[in-house]
Amino acid sequence: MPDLITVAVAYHSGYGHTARQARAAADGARSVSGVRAELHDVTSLTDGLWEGLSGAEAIIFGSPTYMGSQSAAFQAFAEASAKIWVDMGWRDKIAAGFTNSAGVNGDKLNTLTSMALLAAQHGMTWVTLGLPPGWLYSADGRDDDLNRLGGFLGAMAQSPSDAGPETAPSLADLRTAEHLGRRVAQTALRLASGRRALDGTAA
Ligand SMILES: Cc1cc2nc3c(=O)[nH]c(=O)nc-3n(C[C@H](O)[C@H](O)[C@H](O)COP(=O)(O)O)c2cc1C
Repeated sequence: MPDLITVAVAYHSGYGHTARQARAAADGARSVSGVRAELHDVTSLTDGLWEGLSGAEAIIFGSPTYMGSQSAAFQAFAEASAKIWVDMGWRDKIAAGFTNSAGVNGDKLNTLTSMALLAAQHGMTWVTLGLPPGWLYSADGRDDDLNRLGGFLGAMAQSPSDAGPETAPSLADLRTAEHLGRRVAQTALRLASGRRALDGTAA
């Protein structure tokens, strides 16, 4: 039995809503046999954070959308990752992203785009959501559809500004984040298996 591979979820959440999305993404990743998931709050830029991310096959980035982009805490993490970038330490890792905000649109796409660029600068391989758009995309769509917010680049979630994290984001948005975590884990597992095969170390 080959070693477990790790999917790390590197996220910030100011008030707990995006943290729920992060936990859903981690649950999705660890639902795949052969994969373990780690949650890393990027607010504290500790050695443990960098070591955890260094050991991961895949990193899923997560941030609320604040003022139309990733939060300042997440951006501080992104800038601090320049010390990894210098040696291309994350090159060829799998990457993906999720975001949550109060508006149905809320300019979430800009946050996901920033995360995809962060991954590109690190030479990582970006995994998309891989789901058709739900809900208002078709006349018989439902608000509990997977990918109800219709994103492609990553997982989107919406939390009303006056709802606490115990009630938001919706179950549909959490299941969408779970789907992303599972998809990233499956992709990372295929990559790790292929590498072992090429190295002649396949079990
Ligand atoms: C400083 C700030 C800026 C925000 N900017 C946006 C925004 O641009 N678009 C949006 O839809 N919601 C915006 N919101 C709402 C948050 O995205 C929303 O409350 C989200 O659920 C917070 O997630 P968190 O609990 O993980 O921090 C903003 C909230 C704050 C505090």
